Amino acid sequence: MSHHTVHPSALAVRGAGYEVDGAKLIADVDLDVAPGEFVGVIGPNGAGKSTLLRTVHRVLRPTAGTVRIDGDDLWALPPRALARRMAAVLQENVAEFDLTVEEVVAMGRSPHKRLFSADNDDDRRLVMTSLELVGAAHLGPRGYPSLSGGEKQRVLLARALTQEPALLVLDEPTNHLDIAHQMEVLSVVRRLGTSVLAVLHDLNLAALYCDRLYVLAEGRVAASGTPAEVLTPGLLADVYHVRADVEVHPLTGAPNVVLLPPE
Ligand SMILES: Nc1ncnc2c1ncn2[C@@H]1O[C@H](COP(=O)(O)OP(=O)(O)OP(=O)(O)O)[C@@H](O)[C@H]1O
Repeated sequence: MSHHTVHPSALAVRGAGYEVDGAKLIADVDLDVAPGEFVGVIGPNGAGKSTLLRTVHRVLRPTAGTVRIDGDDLWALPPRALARRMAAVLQENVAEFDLTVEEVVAMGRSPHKRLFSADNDDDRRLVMTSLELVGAAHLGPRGYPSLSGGEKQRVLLARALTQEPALLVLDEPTNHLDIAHQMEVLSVVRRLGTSVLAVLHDLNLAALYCDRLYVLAEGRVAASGTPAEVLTPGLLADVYHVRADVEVHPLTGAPNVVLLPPE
């Protein structure tokens, strides 16, 4: 008998491609998220980051390759079973629900419930805990459409948290947030210990919070590794066409990118 326990990747993307109208939006993408790992996807505008996340969240069916979650093919899982394992906050901001914040967040419980069953005390507690985690408990009774962009973003994250997923898929989870809420939201997600795949534009935030990074450029993985391995002046010049100085910050231990004006 083997004493090795096999831990399948929380997420395993193999040779994934998505082609539409003859354009390859992503191609040959291999990507893993280990259980509990916080993995970032970075890269310039139009590189294919959102397309990749949509294939991972089964919004798009890849035209090549496979996506597996805990070893199971994404497309072989019934939608509700998938929703119990994976939650996402993607870019296309869901139609403006005419609901209260609490009702929007409670929607995250639906994959765990039978059709039309009422919310129980556990559900209500989870909704409140999730809202507290993202610093939005005070918004509970408000109408969702009346929230600011940053408030909506935190509420949608709370909804994803009530889904209690093993894997969180986040497309620019901090783009509407002020600096304090950026740190708060990423710290909360980090502390959950959930596996995370997140598109981040801010390289220094990515360096602070991610275990590993994948750099997408023109639909392909241009580099991957720890933030220190990936965030080099050479890569930033190649992929983003910027001049940058990178040093490990003495207080954070993370690489810190300083952009330099063009020469
Ligand atoms: N139907 C289509 N035909 C051709 N190209 C498309 C089509 N749909 C999207 N694209 C292009 O695919 C590329 C990848 O888009 P995607 O949204 O995945 O990029 P991204 O890395 O998330 O960019 P950003 O940082 O700007 O959000 C873009 O250049 C986009 O214009």
